[in-house]
Amino acid sequence: QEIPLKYGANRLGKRSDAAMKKFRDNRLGAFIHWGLYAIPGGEWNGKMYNGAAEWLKSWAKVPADEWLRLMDQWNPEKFNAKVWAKMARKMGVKYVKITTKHHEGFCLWPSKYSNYTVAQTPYKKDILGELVKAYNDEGIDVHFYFSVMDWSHPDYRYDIKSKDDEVAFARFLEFTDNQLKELATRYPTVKDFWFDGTWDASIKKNGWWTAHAEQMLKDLLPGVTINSRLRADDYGKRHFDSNGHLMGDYESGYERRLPDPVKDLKVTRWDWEACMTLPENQWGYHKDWSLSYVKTPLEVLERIVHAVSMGGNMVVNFGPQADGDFRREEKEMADAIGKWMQQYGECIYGCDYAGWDKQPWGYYTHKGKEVYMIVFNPPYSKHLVVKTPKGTKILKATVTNGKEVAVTETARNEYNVDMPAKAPEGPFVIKLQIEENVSSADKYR
Ligand SMILES: C[C@@H]1N[C@@H](c2cn(-c3ccccc3)nn2)[C@H](O)[C@@H]1O
Repeated sequence: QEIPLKYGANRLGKRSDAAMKKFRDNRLGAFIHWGLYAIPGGEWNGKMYNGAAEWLKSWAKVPADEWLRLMDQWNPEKFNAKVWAKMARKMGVKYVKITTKHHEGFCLWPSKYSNYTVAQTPYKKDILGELVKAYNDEGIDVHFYFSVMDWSHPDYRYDIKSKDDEVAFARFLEFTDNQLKELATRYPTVKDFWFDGTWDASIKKNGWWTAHAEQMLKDLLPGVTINSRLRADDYGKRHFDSNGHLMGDYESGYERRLPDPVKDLKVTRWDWEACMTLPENQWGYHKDWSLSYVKTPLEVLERIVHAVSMGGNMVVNFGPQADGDFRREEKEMADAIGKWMQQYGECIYGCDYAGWDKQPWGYYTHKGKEVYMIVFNPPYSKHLVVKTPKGTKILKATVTNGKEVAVTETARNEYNVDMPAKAPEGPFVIKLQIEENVSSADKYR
């Protein structure tokens, strides 16, 4: 029995409109975390902090006014939006999510509602505007990351404990509405808002505002997508409302983690987007990446394929340097992923969950009448075991260069797909042509 909610999910099931289909078909995105935190890069008063660099203000307990003085040093002389857009194009991402404002409160656009923006720095120019144009000119969609929590704003409250808190936080929510309307009207090609900094009690006690913010943006930008992390319902329940229904247009809880391909198949019932960092937990630029494990291109690629195989998107994070250039590891990552996507992107873009049982050799994705096998762990047996759902037959198996590999039926709905004679150097794709809803010949007992 469902309970009545005023601010719960306002839609059941996946959105089926063209804008959501584009969001879904994009599949691979990049995150850009760029802000004042890139200047200190994890170090404060000669002390290196190994926590997330974009949280340095918090780790080093820096007062807001002292932290915001970093603005005097904001002058990325190597910044070139066209170069960034070319890098994204070469990596094969179809969209880029940009931090318009992170928790620190510094705005990459000249907001007229704040004194802490690019306009008040030596750089002066509208960085966000330059990036939106450059990415869009490369055919790449732009999504906005927006942190509701704002450490620069005197009216922000972590909780509402008094009438004064209520009055201040009401002013803060109006300020936030103004900034969101400003972003939507200044940059109308934006396709998505990805809200963060919404876990505090103050927001959970104002679920009504989160529903209002979603509707306000959808009225201003028809088709725009909104992540579940913005949303709290009448009772402060986040992401999924008190009746268990997903709020927003896609689940955005998989940050630096992924659903299990066997135990968490429920996620295939809704749209979702994961995001990940190259080090263990660094979104903003940190000068010392030796402090944690840094993922290889293969490990990043496996996470991208894992997400798509379960009907999700994957966003890979980049933390540009204060000077507007990218560190070597990130340039190399973009290059390596791009090379693979160039050759095998058809098993990612526009693909979805195949509904077949996960096998140890890798992952399946599905598009139209084809199922793709993405092989990460070739077996000593030289056979890739495939179990198809009841009524589904494999007609043919080809590797990307068009060469067929043998398919042997070994039992009802079970096949051995041969490894190609010359196994490729790295993860590769076998494309299966399938026939569904066939009655399996009764040759089995
Ligand atoms: C997408 C990522 N989300 C931000 C984040 C938030 N948190 C966090 C930290 C403590 C409690 C709740 C959430 N940790 N990281 C990171 O700073 C980055 O922006």
